[in-house]
Amino acid sequence: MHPKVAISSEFFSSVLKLPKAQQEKAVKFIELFRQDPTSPGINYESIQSARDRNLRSVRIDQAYRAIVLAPERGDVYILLWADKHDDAYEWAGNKVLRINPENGVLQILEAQYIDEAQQLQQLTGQKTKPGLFDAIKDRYLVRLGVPEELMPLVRHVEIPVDVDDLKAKLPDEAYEALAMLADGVSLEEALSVYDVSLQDEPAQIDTHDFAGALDNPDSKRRFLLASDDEALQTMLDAPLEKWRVFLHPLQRKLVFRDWNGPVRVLGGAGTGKTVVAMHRAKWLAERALTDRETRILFTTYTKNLAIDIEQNLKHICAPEALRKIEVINLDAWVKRFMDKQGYPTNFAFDKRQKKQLWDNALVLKPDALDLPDSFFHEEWEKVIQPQNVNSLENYFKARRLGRGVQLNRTLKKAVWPVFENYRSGLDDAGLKETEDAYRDALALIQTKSIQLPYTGIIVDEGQDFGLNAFRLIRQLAPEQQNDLFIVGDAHQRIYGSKVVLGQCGIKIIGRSRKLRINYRTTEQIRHWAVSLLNGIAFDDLDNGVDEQTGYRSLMSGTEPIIQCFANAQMEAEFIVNSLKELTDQGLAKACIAVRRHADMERYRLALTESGIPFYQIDQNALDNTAQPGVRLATVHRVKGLEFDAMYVAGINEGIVPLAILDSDDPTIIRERQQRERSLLYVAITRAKGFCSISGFGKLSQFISSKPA
Ligand SMILES: Nc1ncnc2c1ncn2[C@@H]1O[C@H](COP(=O)(O)OP(=O)(O)OP(=O)(O)O)[C@@H](O)[C@H]1O
Repeated sequence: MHPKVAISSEFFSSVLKLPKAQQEKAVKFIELFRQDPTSPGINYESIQSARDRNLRSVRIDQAYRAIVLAPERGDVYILLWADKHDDAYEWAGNKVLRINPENGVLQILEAQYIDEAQQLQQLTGQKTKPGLFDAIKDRYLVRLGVPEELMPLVRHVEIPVDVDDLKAKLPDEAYEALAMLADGVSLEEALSVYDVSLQDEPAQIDTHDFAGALDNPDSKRRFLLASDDEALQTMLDAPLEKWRVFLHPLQRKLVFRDWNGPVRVLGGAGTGKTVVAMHRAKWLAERALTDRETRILFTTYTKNLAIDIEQNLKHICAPEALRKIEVINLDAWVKRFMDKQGYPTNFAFDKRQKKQLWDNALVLKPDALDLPDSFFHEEWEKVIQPQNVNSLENYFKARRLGRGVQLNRTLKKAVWPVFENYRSGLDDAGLKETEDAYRDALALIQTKSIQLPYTGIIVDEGQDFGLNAFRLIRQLAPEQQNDLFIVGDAHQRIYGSKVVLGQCGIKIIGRSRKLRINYRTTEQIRHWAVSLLNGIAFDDLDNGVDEQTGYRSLMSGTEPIIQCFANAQMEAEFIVNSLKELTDQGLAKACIAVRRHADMERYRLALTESGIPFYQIDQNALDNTAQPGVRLATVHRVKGLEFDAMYVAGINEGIVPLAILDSDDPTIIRERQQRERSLLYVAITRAKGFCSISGFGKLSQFISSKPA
């Protein structure tokens, strides 16, 4: 039998840190190694200092070594690390590989923390205060990934914040689970990540069977079988893009399985929702290869995210699978569909044109009622459009839950002409609002019984779609296995209004999951951003509440910098000076995000004057990574993107929230305020490592009133 060869995720990262010449040698070595790890050309040397007797070193060249797990038992070889001779030996000296006896996952432990745990073990008798996890049996903690040898570290934790000290000491899965538990997530829910329940019998795991451990799906978050040509090539092409191959167990469980109907995936910013959605599209497409006609539709709210996703799919899908996936934002899909069906559709996107139509209609406002113009806009958006009210009769019947102004039949009759006139204005101009277009497309599909080629629909940014959009989406694929896969996060809702999937015919009961590990942002930035939303109840897209508990980032860094400058010039100076410290490469991975288009000019001028190149990311275009310079964009435009450094700038009172967003209706005011907070949350959570939030004169109340 051919030996089993695997490569750890860290091995790829370590190769990337080698000089160019050694990187090339390492890649050649991988090829040789995967073909035959027992080849006479590969010399295994034992490592005197190694705690784990299964670790060996092999030559990459004269000066560089790879560290390999080559256990006595079983024909298994795992590439773990590449480095200069001494550094590689030092790495190996501090590592121990263990198969978790409860979940069978292969884990890499640091020997120094095993020592620390042993010392703590001796002090256990002197412990006086109760431990945070006392109520949970060892067996369950081990099941959640805590290695037995490190258990004393966990038993000594007394308060939730101390869990963070374990981040560097425990395997990621153990830390993730403990962080969830410390945040109040139940043991059942934490165990469910691994499809285990409290009632399950203890597992029968052979802790010496490395080949078996590599086959465990949960080991795949850090080990790749070298026989998987496609995945290996993907990693060799872009070793830093771990998401292309190494999925979190929860991500895997969402992607690689049949679902008996629509699935909803929630998760805060940066938790890998789009990654999951892309892998899901790939999985569905690969299964549909034999049927020439069928397609997978991957739809998003914004055009630029659709372009981004299309680019990314190219990196994980073979051309035949790629051809099966249509990536398109829903507006564009509807336009294309309606045009093709002989009903050309022009959207009323031009703000000036729309204002003109409203001005014409508002002339019919009943004087006696003294209702502000905003009432009519809001009534249209909240009542008329979502409920498809197209006549006075329908308006009489329409539900107006949560609307500030009460209207009886007489009053409804008095205000109706405004809506009727606005509607005919749109019709005369040959324009549709998106809600109209969704509704028209749905009606056409239903009346003509049009069969679309989709066997699966993937929806990203689900929080921004409204009722009509979801009703249409429901209709695009027949109700069957794997039909709908919706990812979203109400905390990031910056366009649409709250929607209830169940009311759109999308039943997700029993098929709802949550991603909690933030892969993008440091814990400091994530925590700060989340606290902007504290105390606000966000929905789960289906009439429930989405709690913000149990989220964590595995990365640490500096706290966001919050500053209020005396004037605009001083703020711009700070940003410019900070950017001057970046290399050309660093600049292209930094972004200045502002609330309004008009605010950009200030920073554009400052950058031009100081000779810093910049690149404005426009509404419907891709961020062209080939372009040099710091990125300049609105907070709306950065949705779905990410940058090493974010400068969220000009966040002044009157700008966030925008003063002109005022309304007379307290419900609308609350909703708009919430949306503005979400905008800030979205902008800040684009930052991977550095985030500056600044303003001048007076900072936005969202920031100045935030508890420290
Ligand atoms: N399994 C993984 N391994 C490594 N990186 C990952 C993994 N999953 C996601 N990421 C990375 O995390 C970052 C965020 O992922 P993604 O954009 O999918 O999150 P998201 O939940 O859609 O974010 P948002 O809602 O904020 O737009 C990306 O840089 C992505 O490459």
